[in-house]
Amino acid sequence: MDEKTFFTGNIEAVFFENPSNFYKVLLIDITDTNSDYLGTEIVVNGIIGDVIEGEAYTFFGQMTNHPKYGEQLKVDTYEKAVPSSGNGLIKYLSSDHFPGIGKKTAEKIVAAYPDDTIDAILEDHGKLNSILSPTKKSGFLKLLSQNHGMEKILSKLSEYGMPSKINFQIYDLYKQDTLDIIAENPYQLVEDIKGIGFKTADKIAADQGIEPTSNERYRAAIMHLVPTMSLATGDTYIEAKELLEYTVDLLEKSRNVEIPYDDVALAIGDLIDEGKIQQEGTKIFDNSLFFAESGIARNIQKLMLRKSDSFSKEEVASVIKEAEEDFDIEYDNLQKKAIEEALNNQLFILTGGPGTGKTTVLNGIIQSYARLNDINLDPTSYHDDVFPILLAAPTGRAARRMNELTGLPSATLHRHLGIGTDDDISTDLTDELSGSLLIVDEFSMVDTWLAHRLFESIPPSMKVIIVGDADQLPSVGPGQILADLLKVEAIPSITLDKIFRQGKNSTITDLAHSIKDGELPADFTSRQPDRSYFEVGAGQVPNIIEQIATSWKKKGNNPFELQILIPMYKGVAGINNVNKLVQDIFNPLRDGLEFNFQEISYRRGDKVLHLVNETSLNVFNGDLGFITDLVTAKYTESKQDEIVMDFDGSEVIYPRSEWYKITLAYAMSIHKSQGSEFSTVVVPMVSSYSRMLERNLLYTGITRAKKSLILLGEYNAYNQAVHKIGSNRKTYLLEQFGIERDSDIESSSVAEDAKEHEVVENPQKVDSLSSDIESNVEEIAQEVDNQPKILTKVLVDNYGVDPMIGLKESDLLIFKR
Ligand SMILES: Nc1ncnc2c1ncn2[C@@H]1O[C@H](COP(=O)(O)OP(=O)(O)OP(=O)(O)O)[C@@H](O)[C@H]1O
Repeated sequence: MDEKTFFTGNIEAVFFENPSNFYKVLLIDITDTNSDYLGTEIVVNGIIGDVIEGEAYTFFGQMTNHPKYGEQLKVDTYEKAVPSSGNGLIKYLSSDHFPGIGKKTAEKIVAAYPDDTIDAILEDHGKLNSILSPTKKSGFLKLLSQNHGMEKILSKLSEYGMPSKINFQIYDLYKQDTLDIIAENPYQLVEDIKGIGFKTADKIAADQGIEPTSNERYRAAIMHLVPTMSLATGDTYIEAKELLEYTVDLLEKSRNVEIPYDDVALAIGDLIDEGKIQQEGTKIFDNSLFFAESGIARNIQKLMLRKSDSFSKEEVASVIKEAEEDFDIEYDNLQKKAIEEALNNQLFILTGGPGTGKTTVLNGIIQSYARLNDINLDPTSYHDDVFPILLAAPTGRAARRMNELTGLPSATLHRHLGIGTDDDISTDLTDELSGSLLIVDEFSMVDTWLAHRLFESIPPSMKVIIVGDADQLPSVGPGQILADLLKVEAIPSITLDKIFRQGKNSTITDLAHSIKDGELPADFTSRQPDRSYFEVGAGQVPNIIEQIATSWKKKGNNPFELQILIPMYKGVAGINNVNKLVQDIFNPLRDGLEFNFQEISYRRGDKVLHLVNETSLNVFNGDLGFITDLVTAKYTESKQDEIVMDFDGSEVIYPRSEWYKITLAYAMSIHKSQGSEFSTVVVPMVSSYSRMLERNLLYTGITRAKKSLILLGEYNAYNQAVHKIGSNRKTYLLEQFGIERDSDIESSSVAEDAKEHEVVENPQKVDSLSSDIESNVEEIAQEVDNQPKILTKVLVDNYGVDPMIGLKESDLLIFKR
């Protein structure tokens, strides 16, 4: 094999570095090389860890010829250049690089390791025991491995073909023990490093000669499958028999061998005995989910044992009356009862479908609570003191809406609990919350981990009110906390069922309630003042949506107020395709600049959706924003292309390495729309969305519409959705409360009597719908015109609208705390 080209020399300059994947471009002042390269400096590039400018390194790799920049070295491996002579080494070891090591000690070290000194120490540091004290030795080894070991370890890791970011994560965790740990048990990586699944570890294990029937291998497959299955199904446990079957299947497919069931069953038993996974009867749990469920039950029971306020009927009646006067409303008996229960219990759940008065009752509870407890509801008068009523929701948009509807400060649960990103949820526990009353809205979106963090953080004196609609989709993460808690009889709850939002121009609420009850109303397909229906096949969905968007734009409407909600990403009628089409209508390429990432082109003015929680930046999963600028790499400090965005006033700048956190938002998934409302919503349903067609999905989609709703697609698909109840998630929360569960898992059923409707797949028919679409959109547009708008400069530039319209004081109040 040819000897690799190497260059030794000091790093003159770092031209480029990408912090996300450690890719670097460096300029080297050459002191030695085995190549016939004639220059005195060379540019090297590749995956390179933390290097220090001005220090000497040796880079190994292949010469390449860059069309613009000429000859460069593409780096495969590199190491810190070490003086090779005894004197040079003594000088190096006693230099500032290793504080505490003097000349004499350095001499002793070099004498103990005369050959390949640095490598020899890193391989076996035993001989240092007689030279250095234990503390000095560990400090010295740490620095030595930081300076020298890392490159060697990383270059070994890179042979396994894992992304370099993961290699650095591995090194970061195990440091100088990395290669030992991997050699001993590569499956350890599955447990320790997020992003390494069983198959990757199994590849390394095969390389290390670990037998396919080894016990470590079985254990790793089990430890990988238990949490992975919960994330995929939303269940908080897996039946032992299923776990056994899935594990054997994974083990056999990954190495193409036959695996004995009994041995895997024994491995499951061992892991249970060691407390690595939990077992209850035939159910097997990931530890974090098991302890979260038991923690939720324990904390709620503790909360309910605490003595609550006990206001007399007369006192309650009098404050309710005052609230009625404040809001110029008359609460009905159930609503009054809800206010009373909320005031007299430590924990209370308020549920109900859209328009049943949840917000109206919530405002009544807040007013009454404040009056009874002598609380000033003006947040500005608290200055540095904590406002005693905490309002929270799982998404930024839902938190903002609470603020608008109550006039009080509100924030996301993540912010209240000090959770930085989603990865933090299942780890550290937070300090207690402060305040005397906590109200959490949109509780159906709260998963088991987040609920655990929440209930763990509630101080003894705090009263808690949970609000939500259990008929909506369950949380993205495992569990169905709201639905389960509603089954715990000891927790007081009231379900509001009378629809108050009614009127001749308002049929969306009625439609939502019929869908919730499992039927499409007789007038489903006929035109209503606030909703329209277009019968078309899947192939025509994009075409109709284009027509709707074009009409919308022609009328001069704000594209931010038309939200398309689709169950799936793929396919002609999927989110990805529709996003591209609508982007070209609302925001065509104007200035020639767009950034491409994973088949999406981002342009200035684009509407974008944030996909994860980033508390420190004040942006959350489900938040909508728009692109204010695109900055090319040559003008940025990160030396990567950057997208600058505005999410409700918070400026967020992401370099290319973080673009996975956003996507276009002209169309978005119904799951991502949970917790948000939009003035006009378009919800297509076609049979190609097949397995997504479920009642709670359709219900969640249409209840996002505040003013108008455009439905299009196949009647049979809507009908199928409305008749199919998604199977309940398997959870163990009720048992943790000591409640025996009925076998209440409802089976899915599609009504046999689905009415046959003609599906339009004929372009002429679609054309004939055009005038209908125009007139429908025009009427809808008038409705929307009456709404407040939050617009900023980009909208002025792109759509010619006034930025100051509709900026309300409440928008400024949000997150003030
Ligand atoms: N007792 C009542 N008398 C008259 N109107 C009422 C009453 N309760 C609620 N409403 C009205 O019904 C409408 C819906 O109420 P509200 O917004 O509180 O319901 P919601 O359950 O929060 O709805 P959504 O979940 O859709 O936001 C409002 O216009 C409200 O003023």
